[in-house]
Amino acid sequence: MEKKKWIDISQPLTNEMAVWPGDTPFSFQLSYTKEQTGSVNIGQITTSVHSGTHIDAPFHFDHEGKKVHELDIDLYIGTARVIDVTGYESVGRAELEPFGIEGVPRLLLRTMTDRDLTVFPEKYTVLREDVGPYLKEKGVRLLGIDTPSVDPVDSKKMLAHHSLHENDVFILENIVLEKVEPGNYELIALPLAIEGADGSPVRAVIRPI
Ligand SMILES: Nc1ccccc1C(=O)C[C@H](N)C(=O)O
Ligand SMILES: [Zn+2]
Ligand SMILES: [Zn+2]
Repeated sequence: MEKKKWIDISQPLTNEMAVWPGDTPFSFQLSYTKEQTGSVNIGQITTSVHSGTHIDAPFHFDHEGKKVHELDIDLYIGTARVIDVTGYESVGRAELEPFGIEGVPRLLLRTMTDRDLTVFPEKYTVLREDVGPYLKEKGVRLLGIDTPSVDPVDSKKMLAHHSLHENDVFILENIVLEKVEPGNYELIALPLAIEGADGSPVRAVIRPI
């Protein structure tokens, strides 16, 4: 049987998209038009590396942590499980246990079903500090979530980020899972090769297996 189609789980990068409060907005514009160059249109982008669907490098929250160009690309390609945890204020070991995620290398959490991408969400599901040890125990290496962060918007301690990092679990944020059924998929969500960066936008896609 022919393989199923790839599903785009990335936020479109638009000049209207909401980004983290106070952070650099995303903007695309033509810096040179075909009339100006006599040959081609040339675009430019300005953005925080945390705009839209992106990965965090550990350097984002740890001076000693790996930067984007040092990340293992195998983390971002391979099998993944989507589970539905909508309706929780926070998610930790207790909420994940019923799903039986033993041996799942990449776990994608659906926490919401209707998100307006032009407005920064007032409230979103966050992860608790016991999540890192639990995911490590189960063999999870990448945690993806459909929220702007695994920690609350006003967090300074970044407890969920550190809990994941201390347990070698890498972070993918702002994926779009509204129309995605829970189940097993292949995932590709490769960061750009940005030297020295603390994060990178990704084009994240999944295909049922
Ligand atoms: N831009 C920021 C400015 C200040 C504090 C956090 C951010 C974040 O982007 C958080 C991010 N999305 C994260 O959880 O990794
Ligand atoms: Zn981030
Ligand atoms: Zn983050």
